[in-house]
Amino acid sequence: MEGVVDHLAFERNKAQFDVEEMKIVWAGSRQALEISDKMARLVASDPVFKKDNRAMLDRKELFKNTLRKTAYAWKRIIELRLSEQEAAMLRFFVDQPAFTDLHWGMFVPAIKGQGTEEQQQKWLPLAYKMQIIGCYAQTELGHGSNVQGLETTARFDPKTDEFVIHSPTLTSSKWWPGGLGKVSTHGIVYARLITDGRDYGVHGFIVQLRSLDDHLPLPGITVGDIGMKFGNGAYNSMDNGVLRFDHVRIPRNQMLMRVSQVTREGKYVQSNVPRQLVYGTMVFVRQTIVSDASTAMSRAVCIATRYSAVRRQFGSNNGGIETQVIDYKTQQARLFSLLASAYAFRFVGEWLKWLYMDVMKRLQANDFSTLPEAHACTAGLKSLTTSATADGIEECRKLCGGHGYLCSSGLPELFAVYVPTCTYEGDNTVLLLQVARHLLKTISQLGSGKKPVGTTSYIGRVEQLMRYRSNVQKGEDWLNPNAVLGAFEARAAKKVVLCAQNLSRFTNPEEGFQELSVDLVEAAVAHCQLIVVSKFIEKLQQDIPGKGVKQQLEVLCSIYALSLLCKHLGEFLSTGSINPKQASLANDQLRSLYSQVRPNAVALVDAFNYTDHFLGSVLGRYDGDVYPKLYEEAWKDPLNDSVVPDGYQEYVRPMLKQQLRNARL
Ligand SMILES: Cc1cc2nc3c(=O)[nH]c(=O)nc-3n(C[C@H](O)[C@H](O)[C@H](O)COP(=O)(O)OP(=O)(O)OC[C@H]3O[C@@H](n4cnc5c(N)ncnc54)[C@H](O)[C@@H]3O)c2cc1C
Repeated sequence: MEGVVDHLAFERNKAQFDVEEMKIVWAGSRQALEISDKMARLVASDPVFKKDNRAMLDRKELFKNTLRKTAYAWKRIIELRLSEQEAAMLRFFVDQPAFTDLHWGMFVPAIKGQGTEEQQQKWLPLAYKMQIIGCYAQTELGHGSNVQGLETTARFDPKTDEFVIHSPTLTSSKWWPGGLGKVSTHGIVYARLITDGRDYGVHGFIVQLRSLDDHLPLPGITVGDIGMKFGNGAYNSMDNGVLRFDHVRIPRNQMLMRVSQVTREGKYVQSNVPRQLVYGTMVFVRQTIVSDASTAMSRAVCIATRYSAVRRQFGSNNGGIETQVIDYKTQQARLFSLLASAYAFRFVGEWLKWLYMDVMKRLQANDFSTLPEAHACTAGLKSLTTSATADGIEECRKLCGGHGYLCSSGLPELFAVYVPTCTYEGDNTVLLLQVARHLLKTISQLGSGKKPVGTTSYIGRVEQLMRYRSNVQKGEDWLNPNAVLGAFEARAAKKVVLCAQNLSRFTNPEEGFQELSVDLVEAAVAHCQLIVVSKFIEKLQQDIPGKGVKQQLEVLCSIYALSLLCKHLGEFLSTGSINPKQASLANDQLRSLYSQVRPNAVALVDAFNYTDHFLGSVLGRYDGDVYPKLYEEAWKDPLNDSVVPDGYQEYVRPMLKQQLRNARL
């Protein structure tokens, strides 16, 4: 790959598996690997996509640079006649948040999911050709998580056959939508539908916001950017916006009418298409978020692993070579559990892609039986994987010591750009509470004979799980997938049952739910961790070719499960799923697994196949040539443009030269 001298060659030579085959497993297929490899190289080799000075640009420069990159990416997509999949990969490797993320990721799917055939035919070709640019305007200044609390109104006027969109209060201002601030010409705007003298709750409308000729806001529309966000560079390339409407009129047929309609006379009618259809879009969006979590986690882990193999501290008494920090057990415990998480999230993301297809197939066949479970499952996995990834990136920064704090490590920007994922598309705590509600409902319906489906099916065996005692007797027993699954299922089931029992003591169930919400969140986490563990195990039941590939994945799977078990030991013990002796055996086994990963660590992160451009990190360079490059980077800082800084004459020199007579110092 890049570089001439490979300082990590001795690490790569230790690998006990076929890295090229592992690259295919990571990418999902040989074809997916070929496409991603081609697109990553295309972006990396093009100077327009350079990003190494991004954290130094001021907001206006950064934003213009983003517009330039998106326009150029679009030009290349057309010139090279890229397929939809290739185009998405190219945008992904450009690696700069932009309005196009919302256009392709939210605006287009919302029209596809919620628009009628006619609406799709009208709007999608325009969106596909980027003759209009769209955003997703739901959140307001006063309400985000509580969508039913939104205040923007869409009042039907039967005289003109139009909706009048209005922001009645300051708190009804749309606030946060990406791409809205400066670029979008259109938005899917969520507003309370009022017709026939009644409020029918929140619905989506396609609203034109800016002129297609001069980009000025249309009459009655106030729109702008909401200001700087966390970190340098990072998400500041995105124009998150504020939007207010003053009685803006749109034609009636711009309400998204797949699920419900307003007639010419102003009557509100539900179509025969079930409301659950919108779940399909949500499953799709959250599935991409889970895949992105594995990408962000793997990126941070790749940087921290390579650097941990380069960095040496202590261990030499006589001036000889020092110990690589990756050889310290504490470093391994922190790093390898994250490496295992990256792979675990990859496979659960892959499974979610399948789930989405399954959901869509069932929807077409009018089978809605698995929808609530699929919805809860994607909500929970979104929450679990994004929280773990945000924490994981920060852990990787610490694993890189002081140098991890430099922007040139790539980690501060990765963290800053990643953390809002825990908030958008559903606040992670709010989502876990939704999962908990679903689990409680599943338990309560057992009595009536309703069989739990999909990822909740283990709850159907609740009586057996309540009596579960792990039969692990020696450390290696923990390598048996059934031992792991048994412990995770018992812990999750017992936590949910305990919550249900405690809840039944309250006369008002809603009050009980609020009171017990901390326990409910824990139960939901236990359930979601079980899903990730079980999908990793399922993956390993497939045929996975390549020398040593499956063995490495088995080690990582055990590390993922056992490190979670050790982290949440209190829950496994207090639910009686395992005993203290078994806990101690898990801990011993984990140590031995870390030793097994150690020689393969660098090769396991090479399998992500990231270019140095994409990683954007001096510490994570493929060739491990860290120190000369760190040194070089420092001199590029604008502060080093002059030897004596601006401001010296005004502020520093007078201080140095003053003769103090009256000071009390
Ligand atoms: C970078 C970024 C991009 C965004 N992009 C878009 C976009 O394109 N379009 C769009 O419409 N929106 C967007 N948003 C908004 C985002 O979707 C909301 O911020 C998100 O849904 C969270 O809602 P909130 O801000 O109201 O948080 P709140 O709900 O106000 O959360 C505050 C705290 O209250 C807690 N909380 C809230 N309700 C409960 C409850 N019932 N029980 C227990 N705890 C609770 C939360 O856990 C959290 O700790 C974006 C936000 C960010 C940060």
